[in-house]
Amino acid sequence: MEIFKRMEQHDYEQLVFCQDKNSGLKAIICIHDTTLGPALGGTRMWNYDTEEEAIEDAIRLGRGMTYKNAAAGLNLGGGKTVIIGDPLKDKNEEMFRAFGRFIQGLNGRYITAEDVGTTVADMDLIHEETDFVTGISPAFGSSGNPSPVTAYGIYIGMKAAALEAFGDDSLEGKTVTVQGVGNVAYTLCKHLHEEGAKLIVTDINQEAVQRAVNDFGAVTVAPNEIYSQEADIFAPCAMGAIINDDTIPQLKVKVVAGSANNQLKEERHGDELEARGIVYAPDFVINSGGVINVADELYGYNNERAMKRVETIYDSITRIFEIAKRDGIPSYIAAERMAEERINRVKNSRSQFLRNGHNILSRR
Ligand SMILES: NC(=O)C1=CN([C@@H]2O[C@H](COP(=O)(O)OP(=O)(O)OC[C@H]3O[C@@H](n4cnc5c(N)ncnc54)[C@H](O)[C@@H]3O)[C@@H](O)[C@H]2O)C=CC1
Ligand SMILES: CC(C)CC(=O)C(=O)O
Repeated sequence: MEIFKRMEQHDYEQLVFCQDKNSGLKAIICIHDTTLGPALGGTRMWNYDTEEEAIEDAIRLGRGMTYKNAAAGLNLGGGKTVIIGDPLKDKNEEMFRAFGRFIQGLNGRYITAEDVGTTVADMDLIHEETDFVTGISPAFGSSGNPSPVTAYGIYIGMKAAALEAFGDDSLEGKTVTVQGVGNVAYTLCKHLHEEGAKLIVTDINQEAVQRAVNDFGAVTVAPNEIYSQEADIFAPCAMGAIINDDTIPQLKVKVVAGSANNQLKEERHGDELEARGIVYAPDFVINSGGVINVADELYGYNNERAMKRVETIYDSITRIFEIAKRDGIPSYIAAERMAEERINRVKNSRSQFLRNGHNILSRR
């Protein structure tokens, strides 16, 4: 991979490679854009097959956070970390403390939180070494695990997408296929079950599947069968790039609305959904509940204030469909424009010199 060429493609600011032999830490921090403020984005731990795959994931996820934070109205830039390793076997205390020291070295340019493969306990270890971490234990005055809040945002965003597709935002009686029933999707299934939706779930982890069957009466299918189910809504809640040339022709749903980051393998797959009349709730808008919640910690966490902002996801998704219709563009482009316009407005207004400028971290 020609790294600088790849970074120039979407004007990435910084890639940081962190290595600690003692703990086995191999991490890549991607800081995409800090126009709006310090970069905030979670840390993913995953057993990547190759280093190139890990770099590419960090790069795609970091840029996604720039768009997510901008579209959510947060005063934060975008970044993400990937740690190479198996989260079930390779974690240790020293690893997260070493990682915390690397974050501290960035002096506030990057703030972390949970993502796939990392937990509140891991964030607490990072917190031993740096304040630039969110999603730590509520005992520290923090907001804790962001997943239930992300799930709530997906639920209300899905209702907004249902209104667009079916003319009614009720999910009662709707069949929802759910790919991956992990931290986010378990709570999403709970909301959907409580509203009377029917669930078809899949996961590569049988325990996770069984929990959804026991708790919500979900029907299960094999991982490769999830795309072709007769259903109303598809909720991708596992990994990215699952809307692609292979899967789109299999879809029978009218809505795609889920938590996974980077659902479209390539942008043209968003065009393809549009051409098939499938309503797509852009991932970085519908899944912003978690980051909205952890970002509130930077002001001194207030659950009521954070949840009020999370509730705006319904209106944001509705607005995106309005812009898409008004301008004759697919929803993913409408969402990108919304984020880019905000970043560009702020970029253009930062012309005055200010010694010791004030920013979101000034209180820390
Ligand atoms: N946790 C959060 O607050 C947020 C999560 N997201 C995104 O949502 C997605 C899910 O996140 P979490 O629930 O936190 O992760 P998780 O790791 O708890 O859950 C993911 C689940 O997907 C399953 N899975 C992986 N590959 C699969 C496949 N090919 N087929 C079926 N199942 C598969 C895993 O076994 C796991 O149960 C990720 O893409 C994450 O980046 C986005 C915003 C916030
Ligand atoms: C898990 C969130 C708190 C942040 C993040 O990384 C995301 O929204 O993808």
